[in-house]
Amino acid sequence: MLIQLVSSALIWAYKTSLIFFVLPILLLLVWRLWRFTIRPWLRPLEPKEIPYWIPCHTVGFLRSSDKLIEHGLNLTGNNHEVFAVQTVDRKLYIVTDPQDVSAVFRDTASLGFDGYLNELLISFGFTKAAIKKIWHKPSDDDEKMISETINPERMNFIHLAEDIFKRQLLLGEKMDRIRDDIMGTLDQSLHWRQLDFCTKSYHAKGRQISLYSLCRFTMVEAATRSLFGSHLHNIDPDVVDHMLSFGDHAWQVIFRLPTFLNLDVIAPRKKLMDALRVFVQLPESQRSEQAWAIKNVLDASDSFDIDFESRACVLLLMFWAANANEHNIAFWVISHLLYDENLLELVKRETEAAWSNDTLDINYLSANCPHLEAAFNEALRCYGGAVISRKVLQKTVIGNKELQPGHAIIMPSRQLHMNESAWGYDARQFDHTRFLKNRSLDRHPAFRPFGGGVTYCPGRVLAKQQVYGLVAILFRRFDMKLAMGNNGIKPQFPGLDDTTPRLGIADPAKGMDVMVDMWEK
Ligand code: HEM
Repeated sequence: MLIQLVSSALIWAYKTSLIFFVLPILLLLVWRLWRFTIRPWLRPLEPKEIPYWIPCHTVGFLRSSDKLIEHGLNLTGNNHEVFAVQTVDRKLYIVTDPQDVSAVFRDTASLGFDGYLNELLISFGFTKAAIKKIWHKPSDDDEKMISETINPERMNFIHLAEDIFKRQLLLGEKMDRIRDDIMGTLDQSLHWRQLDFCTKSYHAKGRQISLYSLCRFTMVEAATRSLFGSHLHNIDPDVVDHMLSFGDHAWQVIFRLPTFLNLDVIAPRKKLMDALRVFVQLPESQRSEQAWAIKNVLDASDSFDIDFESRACVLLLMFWAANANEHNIAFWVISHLLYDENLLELVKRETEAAWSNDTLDINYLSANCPHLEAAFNEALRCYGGAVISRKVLQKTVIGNKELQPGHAIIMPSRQLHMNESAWGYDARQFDHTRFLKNRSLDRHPAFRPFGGGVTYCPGRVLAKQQVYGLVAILFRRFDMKLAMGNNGIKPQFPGLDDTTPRLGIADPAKGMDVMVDMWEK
């Protein structure tokens, strides 16, 4: 009896394990063999997919997009053909070949940006009602929306807002005004007695400062005042800190992480939105210091009847775009100057020549500092981590791969900038002389720190001037030297942070900074 019971239990267990364990594993193996070996062989035009067991790479992408993309490059023999990554709801086609990237920027018929922009706006908090209104193409009946002063070209609201921001940043009077405001604020912030916020210790007549803190605060403070004058500071005196904290965690908004995860971005976003909500409702007479672009976007919002919540969202996007990258690129450029004394001396000589009677000639500075320019470009190459996106609207071929509609394209500038066939065996090393030896390298298709095509960064000239201005003022007013470690040895150069997805210029690795000994001249 007992033997019978035991043997039928064993038979039951055997059958159950067959059904619940062995069979599913077999099916999974067959599926994987089909999906990642047989199918790619039968369909050579389809971009190869990075294999997976659980059907999505979302977590891997968020944890380290660099590692996942490097894995894809290895899988395709590092030939830089387009390959694919599966996320929860779509495929991402990863494009890393310089010629393919240029082809993506050119193909505006099959590859669009609006779909991505729409998702971004929803993530930023646009209301449903406003989402409908912003894509509405005005007709003859929409008199208010097509007024000669605001929208003679009859664009929809969102394209109009983009166009306004671009016009603000075109070379000319409007750009000069915003640039001069930035320089004015930098000039005021960078005084000896005002540097306590980044000071770590004081020593004989000098102090030791955190370069990272110095760049973060001064750059964001300057850009904030150039867009909003003193208005946002009057509404919330800590607005710069909120923007810095928002920028640190903005990837959580971009990648649409669910809010129940108690995200770090929630508090700074709320504080910024609270301030911007007050700002957009101020009568125009109380917004007299705002930049031309801010005034015009708010005027356009009136014409399109956009609600206040969504107006605050547009301004948050503009505010963030103007602040997302400058402090980090300034940090990397100045760090390299401090670590390379010869380069520092050359740059000091160049920037000194742009001063006359204590006034900085920013146009001279931008055009006559080859070593600073080379260091700036090389820093953009080494630390640029923008991930530029497009949506496939209709079937198209990029390289020799066929891309299907509905999926997304990702062009990671990090892999483009580290491409050894374009940059040589030492692609991973910082060497500013490559831009000195070849002056046209900044137009190379493998150099895309500011993106390209329809979304080519309109703030690139301003960004360069802002960084050069900071460097020129700092080295004019202060003697600055890299602080040595306790043992008198040069500290290790900071690495890149790879713990969060990168959206633009990389942060230094957590806990790494550059300490600087500083004296007033
Ligand atoms: C070193 C500094 C900067 C870097 C590396 C940078 C990088 C970029 C990149 C890669 C894009 C393309 C994004 C895409 O296609 O998805 C972009 C777009 C943009 N950038 Fe910048 N940017 C910088 C500074 C600025 C500044 C100072 C401003 C404004 C004051 C600005 C405003 C914009 C705007 C408005 C766009 C969107 C353009 C559009 O959608 O048509 N950027 N930037």
